[in-house]
Amino acid sequence: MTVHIEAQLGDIAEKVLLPGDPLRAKYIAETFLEDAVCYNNVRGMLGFTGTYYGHRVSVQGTGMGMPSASIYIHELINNFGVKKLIRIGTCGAIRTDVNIRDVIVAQAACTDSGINRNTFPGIDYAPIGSFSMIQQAYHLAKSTNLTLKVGNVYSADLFYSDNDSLPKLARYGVLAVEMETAALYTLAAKFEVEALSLLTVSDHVLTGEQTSPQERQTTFNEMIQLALETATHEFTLP
Ligand SMILES: O=P(O)(O)O[C@H]1O[C@H](CO)[C@@H](O)[C@H]1O
Ligand SMILES: O=c1cc[nH]c(=O)[nH]1
Repeated sequence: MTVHIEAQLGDIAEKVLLPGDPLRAKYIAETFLEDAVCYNNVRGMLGFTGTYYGHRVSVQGTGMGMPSASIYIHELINNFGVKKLIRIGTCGAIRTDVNIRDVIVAQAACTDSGINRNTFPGIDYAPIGSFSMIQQAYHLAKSTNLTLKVGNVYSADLFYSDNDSLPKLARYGVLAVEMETAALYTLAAKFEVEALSLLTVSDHVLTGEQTSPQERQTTFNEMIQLALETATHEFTLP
């Protein structure tokens, strides 16, 4: 039991899906997991453990932004022995070659957050995803005809920001903006566990286009299934 997660040791699986929205955690538990049990309701940040085709998996809401997500990620790894973490989030596309409903695999994440600047004064640390999990997700998606975009994302501190660097980031290949991946990848490196961030494009920053609730649901389901498959299957390259 920690300050933010009221579970007992053993209540949480070694593999955890991390949506920002705790109600997305509930939806995943109810829709995709068997025998799901809620292990956390502290601050309404719901967490569940169940099985996916016989494999034990948990799903834990993280809240919005790196300070909130970092708390859950830290406690999951250090207090509950979590070894594989997969963020399943939404993001805003910032390039014309990225479309609404696309699913992005965050290979790496830039950030305007001070988290790493404070840790590495004078150095721009590059938070990167687990190569083997990126590989697994990519090959699993290919086998189900789900097209993924793999690349760099931008984890911003602010959702509403005066920062005008999005066009420049886009020019340098950054696909989309969201608010947690840089912290997830940094903590995974620090504590020597594996992490992956999958993101569904929920809106387009350049065009103002947005997904309808129904579209979000369908695309989320594809991303969630990919996350569950990636978390639970050991993958061998052909
Ligand atoms: O849908 P989630 O996972 O919350 O992710 C995105 O949505 C929130 C902003 O609306 C931020 O947390 C951002 O990263
Ligand atoms: O534009 C967006 C969409 C989702 N999440 C973000 O952080 N930004």
